[in-house]
Amino acid sequence: MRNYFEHSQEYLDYLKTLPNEFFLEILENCFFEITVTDKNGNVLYANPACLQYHGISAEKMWKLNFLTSFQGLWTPPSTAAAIEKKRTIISRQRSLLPDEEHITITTPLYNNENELIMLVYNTLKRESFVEFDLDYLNPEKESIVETEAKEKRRDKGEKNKASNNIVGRSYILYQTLHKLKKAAKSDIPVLLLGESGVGKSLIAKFIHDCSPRKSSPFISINCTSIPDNLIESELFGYVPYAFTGASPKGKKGLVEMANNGTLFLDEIGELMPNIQVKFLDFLENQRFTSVGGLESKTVNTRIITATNKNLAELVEKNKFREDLYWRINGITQTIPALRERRDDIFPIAQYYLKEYNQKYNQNKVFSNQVIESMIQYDWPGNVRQLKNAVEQMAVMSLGSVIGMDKLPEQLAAFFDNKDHQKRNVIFDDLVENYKRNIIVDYYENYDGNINEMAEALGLSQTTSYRLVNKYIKK
Ligand SMILES: Nc1ncnc2c1ncn2[C@@H]1O[C@H](COP(=O)(O)OP(=O)(O)OP(=O)(O)O)[C@@H](O)[C@H]1O
Repeated sequence: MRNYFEHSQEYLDYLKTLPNEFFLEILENCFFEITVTDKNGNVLYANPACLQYHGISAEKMWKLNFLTSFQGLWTPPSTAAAIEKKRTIISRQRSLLPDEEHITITTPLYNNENELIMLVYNTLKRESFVEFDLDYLNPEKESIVETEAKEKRRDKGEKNKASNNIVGRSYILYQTLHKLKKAAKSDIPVLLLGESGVGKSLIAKFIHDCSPRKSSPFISINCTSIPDNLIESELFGYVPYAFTGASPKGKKGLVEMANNGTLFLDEIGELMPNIQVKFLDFLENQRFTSVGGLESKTVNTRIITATNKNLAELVEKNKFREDLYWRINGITQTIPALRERRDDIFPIAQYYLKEYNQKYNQNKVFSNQVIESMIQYDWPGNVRQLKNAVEQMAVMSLGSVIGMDKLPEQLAAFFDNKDHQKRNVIFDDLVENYKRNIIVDYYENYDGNINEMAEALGLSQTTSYRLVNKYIKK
């Protein structure tokens, strides 16, 4: 290896006398993230700081490839640039999804024959640096992803915060938002599907914010939150004195309030049949008549709907109109459950911890075990449950580190149960092995004579035949 730092021979000789464990201890205890890849980008080493920094354990990081694994999520990419430039690259990297930046220092290392052997990466939080080495990227070569990230930065500070509140770093979330961003440019109705708490409402707002309608209203209504007898007047408004108790001034409906903007109907599967008819009529013509009114009004409203029900099934059971179903699902997008995009769990948890730290005027951090547990848990209530869990932990923990003893009940029960199952599995396996060994031993000792073997073991012949079939003649 080269003597980059021109150390004296004496010092180099001294370093060589130190045991491997000494260097490993330093790396493993380093506060900053240190990763090493081979010349093809395959990760050879990742220190434990990776988990705290990215929410990716060293074990997982170890299986990644820095040239391909992040698929443009962290931008600009530094590995290819360091290989090409044959020098250390200091880059300010930004994740496309969370509002997060870090500094990556990528150093290619060569052997005495000048062949690239590995790359060493240090990752630091942005604040520690004032100057950035970004000029290595030729502007013509900018990827779409990078251009979008730039657009996003430009949008910052404006009303449209685009994806700024949508936290995550999974590729699946990135793909979903990328597709919806394109859909946002049109007026085609969007139907968002997915379990409760996955972020459908947040994403509906994202679509609006990315659309040309972003400076007009985004009106959101949950179809289950309004009593059946009021939903029509809420949606389409009413004329003065339309019904007993109605205001003498009449009332504008949400459809009209969202004129030139977007109307988001959550839990669309719950819409009553008579309203479904009227809503379909509105979608077909962009016209409607207020309750008690005679004249129809025209509006220009973009519709986004969402449900956690299986709408196709509701159609089959005649609980949802088929014609309305086809009208609202111009573009259908399923938002994946949190357990299907585990890479999002840690950034979301960090995001909310920061928020609750500010709210409660504290500065707590998660312990590594809590991070691991959150990543392993299945989150049936998705992001909503995660957010609540983080608040609970932020409030209930005493010191500055949130430890396992403060895991919310459902999580603690899940892991207890898992441990219990694991213990059972181990015990059952041991018993099975023990039985197998006995049967194999006796079978061999009695030269395969099952009747004699049964007698020696005090078993019936039927049982002996069954056990021989199970353990020997599978
Ligand atoms: N990617 C995300 N980043 C940050 N917060 C999120 C994310 N996804 C969801 N949330 C938060 O989680 C909570 C639940 O999200 P949301 O209400 O959008 O879910 P939903 O799918 O519409 O749920 P439901 O079907 O029950 O209406 C909200 O507080 C939202 O801000």
